[in-house]
Amino acid sequence: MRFSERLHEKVKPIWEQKHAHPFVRGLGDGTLNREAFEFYMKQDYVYLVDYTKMFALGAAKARDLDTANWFSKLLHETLHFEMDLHRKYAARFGISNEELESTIRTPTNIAYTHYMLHVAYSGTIEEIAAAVLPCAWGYWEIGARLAETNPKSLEHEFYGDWVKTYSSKEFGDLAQWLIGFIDRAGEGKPERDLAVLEEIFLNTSRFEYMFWDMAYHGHDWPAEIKANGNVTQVR
Ligand SMILES: Cc1ncc(CN)c(N)n1
Repeated sequence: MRFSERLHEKVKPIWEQKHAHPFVRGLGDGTLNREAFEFYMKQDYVYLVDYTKMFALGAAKARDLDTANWFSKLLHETLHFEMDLHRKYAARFGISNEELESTIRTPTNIAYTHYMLHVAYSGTIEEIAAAVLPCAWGYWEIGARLAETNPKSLEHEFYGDWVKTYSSKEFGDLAQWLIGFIDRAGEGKPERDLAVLEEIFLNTSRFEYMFWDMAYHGHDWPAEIKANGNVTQVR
């Protein structure tokens, strides 16, 4: 069994719950509340700002030039292809790029990105790949499944662009490269190293579910403390 198959088996119950989540279903059948989508899109934009750093750190920690090249490609495509989708949706909502970038991260968003970045700063290139794989592969699986089970979702006047982006060949090719990378990384590794990668993959899979759930329910800081002390992003 390839290592990616083992990982996929491990998280299948969590990933199936993502497919069944009302946010994801609503994206597919067009019933998703626009306010929930706007909240998600803003949070996701600042999530992606941190996510791009995973690839920058991956490129820095790569052990060969081909891997560095792929991680820099992942960085570039996230900044330009994926985040363009968010900028276009923001424009439709009348939100400027500056406003989008200054979105205050929710507790779930901070927990997720800080966990990933901790793995990236302290870990190996294989650990970075294990952390980002549920993001890249999971979104591709969602996009592809929506497009396959409900082809009309691709044509939806509002959510169609989202489904098109995440079911696209461009997005799928990047996810597939990461799957191949983790397969090669798993070859010949002792069980204790594989278990570490598996735990990271499991944790970010759980965070992926929580992100959908946060967006659907609008989970944020309590209003009475969010209103005070806003500062420009301090990193
Ligand atoms: C929370 C989250 N996870 C993954 C992806 C896909 N890059 C995303 N846009 N947002």
